[in-house]
Amino acid sequence: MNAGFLITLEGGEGVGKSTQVRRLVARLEAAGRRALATREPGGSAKAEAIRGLLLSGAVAPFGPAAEALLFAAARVDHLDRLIRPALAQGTIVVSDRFIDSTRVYQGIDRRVEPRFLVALETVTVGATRPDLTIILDLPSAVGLARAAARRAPSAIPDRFEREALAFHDGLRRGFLTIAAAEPDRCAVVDAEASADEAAERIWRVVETRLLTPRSSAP
Ligand SMILES: Nc1ncnc2c1ncn2[C@@H]1O[C@H](COP(=O)(O)OP(=O)(O)OP(=O)(O)O)[C@@H](O)[C@H]1O
Ligand SMILES: Cc1cn([C@H]2C[C@H](O)[C@@H](COP(=O)(O)O)O2)c(=O)[nH]c1=O
Repeated sequence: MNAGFLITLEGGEGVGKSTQVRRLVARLEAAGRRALATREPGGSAKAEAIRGLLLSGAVAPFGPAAEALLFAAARVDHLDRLIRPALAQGTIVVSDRFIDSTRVYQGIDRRVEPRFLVALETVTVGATRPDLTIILDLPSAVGLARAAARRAPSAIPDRFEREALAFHDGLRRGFLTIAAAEPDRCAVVDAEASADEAAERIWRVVETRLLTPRSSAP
């Protein structure tokens, strides 16, 4: 059986994560690999319920630490119910957001105490860390314009989309800082290109880093 891998796609609002998760899973399946698309917060029934609370803004009055705890609670259920069982069966799990979103949104923007977040991440994910993280990068204004164009005219922007541009610039810097600090795990992909071109770039990274067996030294 092929090994399962955990691939995460990260980045700010509207950079194209959901689009590229779908495309990557389709391409993996076309290449004969078992693959599963999922997302955070969410991915399992209980985690999806928590997602509703978080994105509605109902948890915000409890403060940033409480929000971090709820993102972690959703992640625990997602890992237990969906990610770990799939990996154990050799499936390649592709998640729209994971630990780096907590590091950036709760850590950098909401200024949750770093030691609290490190401890929370350790107890939440344990050894189940991403094998590869694709960080989709583009100017924040472009991402927000894409997110706004996607929304139905009558729909209200969610709590995160309502934030100022400076907030989104901070997120972008946060993701790029993680990528620079963990180059073995992370690859930055320019997401300003067309969806087709971005998908091709992502595929090249996945093929090179995960799917191509390394030749052993002579
Ligand atoms: N490369 C691209 N060029 C232009 N538009 C794109 C591109 N990729 C995605 N889009 C469009 O931009 C919008 C946002 O894309 P998508 O939902 O994939 O982003 P996201 O990063 O998952 O967003 P969010 O973080 O807000 O959930 C969608 O309408 C999508 O069709
Ligand atoms: C996993 C995770 C997510 N968030 C934020 C980031 C986004 O604004 C929303 C999710 O919405 P999307 O349309 O699915 O991108 O939640 C966060 O603050 N912390 C996290 O750990």
